[in-house]
Amino acid sequence: MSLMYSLVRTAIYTFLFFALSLVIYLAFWFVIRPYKKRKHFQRYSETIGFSSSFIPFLGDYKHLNEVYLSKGKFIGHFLRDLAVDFGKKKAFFGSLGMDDMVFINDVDYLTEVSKLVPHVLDRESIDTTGFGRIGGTGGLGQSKTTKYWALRRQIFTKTIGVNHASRFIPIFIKHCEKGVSEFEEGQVINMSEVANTISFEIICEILYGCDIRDKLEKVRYTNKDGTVEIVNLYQCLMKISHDCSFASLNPLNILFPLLVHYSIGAENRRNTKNSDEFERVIKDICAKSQDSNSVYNQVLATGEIDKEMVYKDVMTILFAGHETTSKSLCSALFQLKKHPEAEKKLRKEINESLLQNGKYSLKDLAKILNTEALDKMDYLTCFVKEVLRHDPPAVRSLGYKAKASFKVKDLLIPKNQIVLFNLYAAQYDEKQWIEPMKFIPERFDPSSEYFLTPNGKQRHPFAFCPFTFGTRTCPGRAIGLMEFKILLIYFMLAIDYEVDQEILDNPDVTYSIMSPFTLDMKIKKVHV
Ligand code: HEM
Repeated sequence: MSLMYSLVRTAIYTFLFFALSLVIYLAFWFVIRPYKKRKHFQRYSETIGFSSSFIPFLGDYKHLNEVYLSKGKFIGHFLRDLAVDFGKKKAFFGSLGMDDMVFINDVDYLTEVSKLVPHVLDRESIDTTGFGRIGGTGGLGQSKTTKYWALRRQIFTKTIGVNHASRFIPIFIKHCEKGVSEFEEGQVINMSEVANTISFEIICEILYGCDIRDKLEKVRYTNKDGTVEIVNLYQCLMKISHDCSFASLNPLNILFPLLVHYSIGAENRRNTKNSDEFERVIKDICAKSQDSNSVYNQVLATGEIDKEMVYKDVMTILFAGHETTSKSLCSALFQLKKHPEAEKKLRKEINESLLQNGKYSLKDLAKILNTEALDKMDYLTCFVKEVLRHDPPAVRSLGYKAKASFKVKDLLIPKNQIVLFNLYAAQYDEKQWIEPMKFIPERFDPSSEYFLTPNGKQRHPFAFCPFTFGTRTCPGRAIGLMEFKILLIYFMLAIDYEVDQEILDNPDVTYSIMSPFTLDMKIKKVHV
């Protein structure tokens, strides 16, 4: 009897111990810590803004949901409004669940903070299962800044960088031709999907080589009900990306991140299984790639980077290098229809620059288009820059973590704080841009009245920052800009299209990554 009694008592105590530990864990991460952080930043309320409806556990979710998500807007609108709404605060403190972050809005503060990268602020090495893996865990974008990282980045930038980007022009055009060949006049197409597929195929060919196309293996993707579907590489990436974003909003995963890390629970297990399969196929593609021009083989041939690391970096670039460009293209095609005068001006410039002996054929485009021809198109450069200012594909930087506490002007940032650059806020700063909400390509033309700030001064160099700045700036800037320009020229010459007036009139439309909007276009004429 007494043994039974002591067993029951031990069980009750054990249960109470775990229940209490759980309560303390939840209270610390979701109530005490966010509250203390908020309290810390409230001391600097002149400089840093907060949303008014902070609640334990969900943080700013209520505000985000009421003002943005439930109205079909997205996190990017929220970041843009920080430049306008919050009394033009220099920074913003926000939290969601156990994650909290400081967004730097102001260009002078951005300058100060950027000087601290990478010594005081650097990436946090991410080592997760699932989504982290397909994004290239340990790859260029997710590793801390070290000598080895710098070497990897230098070699990659050399192979895809400005001096080499022009050799990819025929690849850009080839994949555009393939995409447009499937268009039919009168058809309404989801251009967001088409552009994603084209830019994904382009980056695959650049990374793995032209011989890989026929060898692209189909991927086995496991559905929720356990059935297995055979999909292509791009579909698989999109599906995993969707599943893992969904899993990141699961309250259980938010409360216990270890569930994701150790693949506990049916959903997390499935995500890991699918990511493993994706990883296996990419490794197989790398192994089969014979094309000595491929970035993978060129980097490997230097003999300076470990094979596993080259593979991880290639995964990162596969991820980082396709959606940014496809989103920019959609935004540009949208703005052309919204601003017919800009379209007319751009068409005139393209026609004049590309005219050879009075005429050209789309088939010759790969021969005519080169770096020099692109450099001569000043209005194209202004237009493309304004697209990247008005609707940046990445509305914020990747995350940086404070290795030690530091001060930016008056603001004290504690150790371990996650800090992000709010690119949207800088690019809509009313002190830097005349009428920032308007789409005006001429603001990048030195002869235009829009070129200077409203006070008639030179703009701050960080006011335009779609690729960010400093040590961790985007290494794909040269190739990304060139690809964006070529794709835009190709689509302007290859098709006539229209966009629904209702969409054109909607001021909330944006094609940034994670935006809920897609670009539907009606194909009026195909010129190829
Ligand atoms: C219009 C096109 C593009 C835009 C607007 C863009 C923008 C960005 C931004 C904002 C970041 C974050 C930088 C930071 O956190 O400070 C980034 C990072 C990165 N981008 Fe791009 N990107 C573009 C195209 C590309 C392309 C084509 C590639 C590769 C071929 C690429 C590869 C990367 C990589 C590897 C990183 C991580 C850098 C690091 O952490 O050190 N991007 N990009």
